[in-house]
Amino acid sequence: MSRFTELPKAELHLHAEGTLEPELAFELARRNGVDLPFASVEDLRAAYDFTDLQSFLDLYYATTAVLRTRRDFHDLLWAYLERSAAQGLAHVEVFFDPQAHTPRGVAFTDVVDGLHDALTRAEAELGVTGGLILCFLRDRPVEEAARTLEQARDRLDVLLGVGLDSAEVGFPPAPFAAVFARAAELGLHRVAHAGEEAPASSVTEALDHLGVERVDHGVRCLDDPGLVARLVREAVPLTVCPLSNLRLKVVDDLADHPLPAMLAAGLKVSLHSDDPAYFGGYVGDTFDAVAPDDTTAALLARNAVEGSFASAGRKTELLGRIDDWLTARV
Ligand SMILES: Nc1ncnc2[nH]cnc12
Ligand SMILES: [Zn+2]
Repeated sequence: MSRFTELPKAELHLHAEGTLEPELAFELARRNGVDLPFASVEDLRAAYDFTDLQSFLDLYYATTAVLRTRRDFHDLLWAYLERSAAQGLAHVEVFFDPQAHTPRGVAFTDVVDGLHDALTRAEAELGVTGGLILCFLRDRPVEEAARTLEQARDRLDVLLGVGLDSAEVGFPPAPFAAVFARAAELGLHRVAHAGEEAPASSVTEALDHLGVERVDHGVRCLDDPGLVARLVREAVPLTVCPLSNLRLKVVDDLADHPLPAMLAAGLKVSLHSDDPAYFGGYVGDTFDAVAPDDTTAALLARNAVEGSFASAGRKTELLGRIDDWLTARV
């Protein structure tokens, strides 16, 4: 049992495809007649030994081959939602990568509608609120991102925003400026992965060229004191994922993680699981692994709610519940 189960938590950095547990991957492979290049669940799990972001992405994209139908996308996200609700998840803004699916012949609408089905069910059955953030793959051509955004035109009502993910080194944010500007015109929020493996300049570029409202990871910002001062001044939320950083060798040891330095600098940091099926922990596990005390855990939970795109009413409710949780602990 987690120390933080009762603390209401908002996940702002969670990839739907990164919640695919090996057992479900094999079940979907059977259901859809897809061959996985692994003999067993144990074999697949044994491959979760990553050297960097790219080595993880290779496996992540390979296993997405089992996801084919609207029902598959529902089942994928529903499994995550049930498991995370048991760890105190209250709100989740889910990244998804349409470009990992549409080139395989999967309909864009089946991806979005399946994920949305799970979120609708979660609100009714688990009291978990949330929404979807469409991510563009930065290592694919910009024109493909633009086409993907156009495909989303008749699903804008179920999208919170757009994001940018996949291989970071060698794929800077600036070329995506026009796509992000178009997303803003369509009324979508904007976030981007930056400063995970690439240097602090990637964060500056995402702010200046994409107009992002939140930065995903952002841990490398600490290399640039001017950038840190700006992020503090502008209260830009940073969605930090320590278990991911450990598994992808951004840090060698959790004890070396920059989270304490980021908090000490006054950055608006929150804690998330990124790809929990691959990185050894869901959101409650992440709090257990790195939150040093109840006061800091409540601050991290508050930062997540404040940095979210939830309605004003939902934010007030969740902030009140976080305050109540802390009051009951001290
Ligand atoms: N941590 C991560 N960084 C970049 N792209 C991703 N896609 C899924 N997880 C990711
Ligand atoms: Zn991520």
